[in-house]
Amino acid sequence: MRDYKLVVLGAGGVGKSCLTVQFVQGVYLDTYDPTIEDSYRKTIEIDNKLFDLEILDTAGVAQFTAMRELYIKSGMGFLLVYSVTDKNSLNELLELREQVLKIKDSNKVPMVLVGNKADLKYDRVISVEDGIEVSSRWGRVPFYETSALLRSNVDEVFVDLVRQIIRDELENVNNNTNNQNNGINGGARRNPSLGNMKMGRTMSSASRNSISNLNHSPSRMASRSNMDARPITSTNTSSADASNSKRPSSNNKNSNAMPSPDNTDSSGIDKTQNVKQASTSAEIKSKKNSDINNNTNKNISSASENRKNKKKKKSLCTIL
Ligand SMILES: Nc1nc2c(ncn2[C@@H]2O[C@H](COP(=O)(O)OP(=O)(O)OP(=O)(O)O)[C@@H](O)[C@H]2O)c(=O)[nH]1
Repeated sequence: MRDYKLVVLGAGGVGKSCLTVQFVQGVYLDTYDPTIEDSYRKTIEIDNKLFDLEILDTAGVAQFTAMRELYIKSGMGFLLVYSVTDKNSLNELLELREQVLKIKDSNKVPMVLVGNKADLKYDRVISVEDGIEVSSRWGRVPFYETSALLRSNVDEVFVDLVRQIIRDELENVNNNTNNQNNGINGGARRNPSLGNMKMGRTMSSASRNSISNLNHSPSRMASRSNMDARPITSTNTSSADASNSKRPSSNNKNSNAMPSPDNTDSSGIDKTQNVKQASTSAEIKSKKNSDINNNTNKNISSASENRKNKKKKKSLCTIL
């Protein structure tokens, strides 16, 4: 089994360690001890398959961030965590994300935006809408609000990240297979400009979901079913999602949901591609039909010309 390397990034004190320890060990740390770097391992099951995770809880405090470049290089997916009670922590993430994209040399890196400490509703200075806005700016990176204290959405953010990594891997395998097939099946005769085209299926959808109110009340803490277990924004397909059943429908009146085009069907296949394919085959069919019609018309007109010529010949013979 392969290790999936996840990296938890964010400013100091936003709750990275609490989220990680809550996910790995199911306990909440209420004392603050700035992290230098901690590594955790956990095996999780998604869709009846086991995945070994190596989670790196990184330093948020500036004097411990020297190693950042190294662990970004080795990371496969990133949790970008801010605290809803700290405006600067969200600003810091903007830079961090740039750094990740630059080091990874890609615009498409598995990533989840996490607004932690959502239970502190009286101390909140960053609204859900602010988070949504950042998520949209980042190309609709999946966005959750979490509470490590209440264990709200903690598993979900890690699982979402792993799913993104799996999906990217599948997409890469599809692309490579298609590229190889193009080469083997007489690629040289094909239009060379098609060689670089992505042939794999688009496996992203955008769905917006609701967030419920979180509070400190012990009854809430005891009852997970009252907590929000859904991404507020997501670029995920639903097919491979264990938390699928927890996702609300888009017409939830209480949701903060932004309308979003969902181009995927339940199997995660981009519907627009199907539509395109369908329209292409319809076009081919109608072209065939019109060709047949043209040929039939041509045959009819050449038959009548033959008849006319015969008549002409006959009348010439009679004259002669
Ligand atoms: N109310 C509340 N407090 C939290 C939550 N998560 C973390 N905290 C508190 O915030 C403080 C900092 O949490 P940490 O997890 O150590 O923060 P960190 O991001 O790992 O900090 P660095 O190691 O310095 O980068 C601790 O006192 C936690 O108890 C949360 O969801 N709700």
